[in-house]
Amino acid sequence: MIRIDSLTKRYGDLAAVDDVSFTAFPGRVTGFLGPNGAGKSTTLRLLTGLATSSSGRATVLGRRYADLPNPGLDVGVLLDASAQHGGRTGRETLVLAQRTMGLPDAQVDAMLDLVGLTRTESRRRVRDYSLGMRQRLGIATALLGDPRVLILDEPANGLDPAGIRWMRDLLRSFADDGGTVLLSSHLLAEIELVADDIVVIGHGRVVASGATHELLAASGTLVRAHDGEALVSALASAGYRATPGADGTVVTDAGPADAGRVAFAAGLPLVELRSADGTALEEMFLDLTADDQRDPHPIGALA
Ligand SMILES: Nc1ncnc2c1ncn2[C@@H]1O[C@H](COP(=O)(O)OP(=O)(O)OP(=O)(O)O)[C@@H](O)[C@H]1O
Repeated sequence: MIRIDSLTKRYGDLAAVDDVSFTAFPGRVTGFLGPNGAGKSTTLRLLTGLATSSSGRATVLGRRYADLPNPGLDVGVLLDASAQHGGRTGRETLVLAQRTMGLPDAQVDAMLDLVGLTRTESRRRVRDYSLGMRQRLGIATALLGDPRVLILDEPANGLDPAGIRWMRDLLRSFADDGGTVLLSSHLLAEIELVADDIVVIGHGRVVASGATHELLAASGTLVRAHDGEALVSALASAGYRATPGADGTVVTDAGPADAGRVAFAAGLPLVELRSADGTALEEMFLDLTADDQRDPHPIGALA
């Protein structure tokens, strides 16, 4: 279990993390989702003792990370795969971690097999690894001590589609075996496939959290007519909230039957009417991201 309680980190005037609270539970994958600069990495750095909070508290298995006697046996951490020492081979990286943690030698080969790095690859220097191979090596290091908690920052970066599927399956089975997984991402599509729970962060603050299926279900109805504007005003006059999208698409808080009735009464033929699974979450996430000029369409990139 991971608990974050009213965690705040200020850099000068900027609250990079602003009164953030949430819990990641055993047996579940918790997705920590937010656009670039939202405060995800800072939160994970505070959680793993790499930065000191201005106020609030973060604990793993009931203790501060810095108070865990041999942290690798309790918590597997991968914050930045590209930060691994380029001059060491993959095997040397793992052997160093294995000896530091006091683990049997055999654990190194077991982890190489688990993450799909061959013996030949393990003898190459990390500086010659692709980002995907570094992610695999980072995961191997994180899992070396057979921990009960995994904390991963953007672990899918650099992985090919088969690698992303592999990562998803690995996290799923880790959680199904009772482990706690906290993983960050700036891609909603990636998180919603694997996470049981989602915490959305924007500008340092939690803006939504809950079970993934609940967040995706609380989305209202998607209606599409040739004349989207007329549909929005018909729904608004009937007392419903209606948000226009592209191609005459409208998302409304009216149920499908009510939305259809309003359109019929207004003489507007519909070309689409369905539950808007995930649309509200996606819209909220795009709103957050729209403030960030560095990456205005992260979801479209995957669609
Ligand atoms: N050491 C630091 N000094 C000053 N500002 C910092 C520092 N570390 C982070 N920040 C700022 O804090 C904010 C949150 O950054 P953070 O790296 O936590 O975001 P993120 O959600 O992980 O983003 P990304 O998806 O781009 O990695 C940003 O505005 C960043 O510039």
